[in-house]
Amino acid sequence: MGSTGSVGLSTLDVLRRQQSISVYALGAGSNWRLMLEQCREFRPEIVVMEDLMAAEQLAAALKHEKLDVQVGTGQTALCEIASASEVSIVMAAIVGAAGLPSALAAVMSGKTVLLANKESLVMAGRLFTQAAKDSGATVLPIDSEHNAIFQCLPLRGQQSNDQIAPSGVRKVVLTASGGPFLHASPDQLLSVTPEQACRHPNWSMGQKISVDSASMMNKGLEFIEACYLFDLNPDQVKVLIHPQSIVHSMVEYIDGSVLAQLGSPDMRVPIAHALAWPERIESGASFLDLAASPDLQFMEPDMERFPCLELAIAAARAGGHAPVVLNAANEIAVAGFLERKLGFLQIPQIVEKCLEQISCPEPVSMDMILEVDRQARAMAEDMILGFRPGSWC
Ligand SMILES: NC(=O)C1=CN([C@@H]2O[C@H](COP(=O)(O)OP(=O)(O)OC[C@H]3O[C@@H](n4cnc5c(N)ncnc54)[C@H](OP(=O)(O)O)[C@@H]3O)[C@@H](O)[C@H]2O)C=CC1
Ligand SMILES: CC(=O)[C@@H](O)[C@H](O)COP(=O)(O)O
Ligand SMILES: [Mn+2]
Repeated sequence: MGSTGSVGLSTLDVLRRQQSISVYALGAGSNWRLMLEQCREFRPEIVVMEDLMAAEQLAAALKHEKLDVQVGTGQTALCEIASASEVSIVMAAIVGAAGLPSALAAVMSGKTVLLANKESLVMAGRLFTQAAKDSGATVLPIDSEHNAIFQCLPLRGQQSNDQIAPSGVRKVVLTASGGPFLHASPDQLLSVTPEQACRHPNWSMGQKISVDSASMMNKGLEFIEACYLFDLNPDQVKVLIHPQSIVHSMVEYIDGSVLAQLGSPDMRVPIAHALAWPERIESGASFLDLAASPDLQFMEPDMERFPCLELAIAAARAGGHAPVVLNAANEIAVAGFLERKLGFLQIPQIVEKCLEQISCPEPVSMDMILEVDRQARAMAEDMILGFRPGSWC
């Protein structure tokens, strides 16, 4: 799921080296030309383009090339391939809330789910992890920090998040690069462009997550993701700036031991880890040469310059639907920033106003999640419409 994106391409590259795993289905949004190339190489039985026109163009091109691949379209078709009986492993790498239905479908049908789409957990963490328990699905984290934490847990903690506290885990430490604006002044942040925001110092990623890294909302989403994935309370999760992105995260135990996972910043490492778990396979990533690496630095995050991180931690503590509001408002604000409808510093302003104005009651149900998501998007869209072009710089 999300085969035409950054994580999708890394996944297919790992699979190129793994003849024992065959691709049954591929799903994506609208990039039908890249999907056509993937069909030529990986020969899936079914592909789904969420976008109808893209599906039609792909179907015509496949027919022209006499490639026997079934083509579907829409969210329902994405959910069908994610839960198909022929499938045992699903990579959930669609970006944003759009990835929730198919990731949840895979979990509910008991698959091994390689979860890159952090927004699923931010929006529906409790329902998602409960669905995995009910169906017997195995959820393996692909997000590099969570995959690192997973690798630092004992096997019983990896097999069940009920076993993490009894394993003596005191806290987890999420490392954060600080993004391209780690050292930028508030004045500089006022006028940064989408191009600058998308230029991550260490990772090559899709646009949305790149902007999230630049605002440190990515670390905020990851904070919430960690609470749900590893069944931790917010006091057990710490964020530490580590500009080199070599230590991908750490686990601190009650005896004072700290276990860390290190590696080159290359998503093929966590992907290969999860594809083979509990075995190991080659990923194609380069090996770490610590003697030739830059010095490893660690420092506390600056919440004043990066208010998105503070807003996300507050949403994690508030619980209820607060993470749903945070995520929805952020998705709309980031899209607006990428389209140059607002400035970088207006992203946290929009998120904060939506959090203030939308009530976030318990208990959390899927219907309520979707309703709150809709309300927050509508409110964020309205705020953007009220901005004067260029008024932010
Ligand atoms: N990139 C990375 O290194 C990391 C990413 N992640 C997470 O993984 C997810 C994917 O990120 P990334 O690969 O960077 O994103 P990209 O933007 O590179 O790719 C997004 C993928 O999702 C597809 N997509 C977008 N909208 C829809 C939709 N409505 N329906 C179906 N498919 C859709 C796109 O299809 P198309 O292009 O064909 O429209 C594309 O295949 C995100 O949740 C991100 O937070 C987590 C850790 C690291
Ligand atoms: C590769 C990955 O998992 C990203 O989430 C990456 O970690 C972004 O880095 P920062 O958010 O720390 O800049
Ligand atoms: Mn990450």
